[in-house]
Amino acid sequence: MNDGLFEQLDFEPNALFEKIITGLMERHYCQLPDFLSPGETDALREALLQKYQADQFKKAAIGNRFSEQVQHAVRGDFIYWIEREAASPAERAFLEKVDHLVAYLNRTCFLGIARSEFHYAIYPPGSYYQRHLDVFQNDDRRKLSLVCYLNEPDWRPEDGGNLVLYPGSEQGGGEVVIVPTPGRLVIFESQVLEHEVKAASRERLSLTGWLKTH
Ligand SMILES: O=C(O)CCC(=O)C(=O)O
Ligand SMILES: [Fe+2]
Repeated sequence: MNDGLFEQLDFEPNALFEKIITGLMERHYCQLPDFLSPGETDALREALLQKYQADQFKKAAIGNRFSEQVQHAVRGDFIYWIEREAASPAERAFLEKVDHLVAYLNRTCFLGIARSEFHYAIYPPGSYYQRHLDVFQNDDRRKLSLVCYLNEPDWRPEDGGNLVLYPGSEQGGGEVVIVPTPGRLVIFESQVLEHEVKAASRERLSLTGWLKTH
């Protein structure tokens, strides 16, 4: 038996991942309200706050992580890049969950994802990120954007901080408004879907990353 055939026979369908793929194919995005369990969300929130309180976050910039420009009028968040080698148990578990998704996407959709990068983000009250695409000039490696919200369990729609997606006209246009409730995952095509983070009345916490081709 050749290896390719063996892989096909070995293949276990995964309902959650299939839902993500269907969403991406039909609308360029998908959201799952309970991607992280309350326990996973709490552990990641604690890790985020520990780094924040230890002053390890920095003002987010425009551009990629090696060519940055801080522009307060465009985005007001603070970020901390997660290093795989230094990841805590909660962070490792999260990265492994994403690795499974990536392996599944590569096997079913031939996306050719080879790398990922993740940062925590804190948006202080009143800060926002203007409408944008997650791509940089001369750098098209980002294929999928992935956001998990780590907000406190009592987050309410009135607190604001919505993510607004702007599907193109071939997807019916309009706006898709997503409330950043804890544990929710949003995944979308980085080069296709414009989006915006609205201001919140309280600290807005997230873990954001990109799946890249190289
Ligand atoms: O936090 C979100 O909802 C989206 C963040 C975002 O658009 C970004 O970091 O590029
Ligand atoms: Fe973005």
